[in-house]
Amino acid sequence: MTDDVLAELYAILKARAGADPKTSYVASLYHKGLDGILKKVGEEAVEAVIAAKGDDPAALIHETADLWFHCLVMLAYRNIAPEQILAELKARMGRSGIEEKASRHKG
Ligand SMILES: N=c1c2ncn([C@@H]3O[C@H](COP(=O)(O)OP(=O)(O)OP(=O)(O)O)[C@@H](O)[C@H]3O)c2ncn1[C@@H]1O[C@H](COP(=O)(O)O)[C@@H](O)[C@H]1O
Repeated sequence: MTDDVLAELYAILKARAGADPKTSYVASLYHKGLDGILKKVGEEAVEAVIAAKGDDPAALIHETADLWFHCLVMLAYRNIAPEQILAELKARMGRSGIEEKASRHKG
């Protein structure tokens, strides 16, 4: 399901290139350029963190969806498909983060 939803949404985001910023929120983000998109990613990250500190699971779901959505817009702008992120996460499976970090800090 995760792959399907992300791939479907990514296709919609790519198709919004060239759409009218007055009628498409995604096109309005593209119109603002990378800095505008990154500003939204930062704002949504903060909103997700604040929601995680609170006691409302629905708010955390809502804010995390906003964050993932804006991250997808950022990736679309940079022509990176969600499959590439999922493949990276898949490749990391089975290797502890502690072990991975230690391998990077080996003298
Ligand atoms: N998943 C989303 C999605 N999630 C969140 N948002 C929008 O992201 C914006 C988030 O803004 P904020 O939370 O900051 O709320 P705000 O205060 O209204 O916004 P600001 O005034 O701060 O800019 C809102 O306008 C939401 O509607 C989304 N807009 C679009 N999509 C998807 O993208 C598709 C294409 O959208 P359009 O390009 O608008 O057709 C849609 O069909 C959806 O599938």
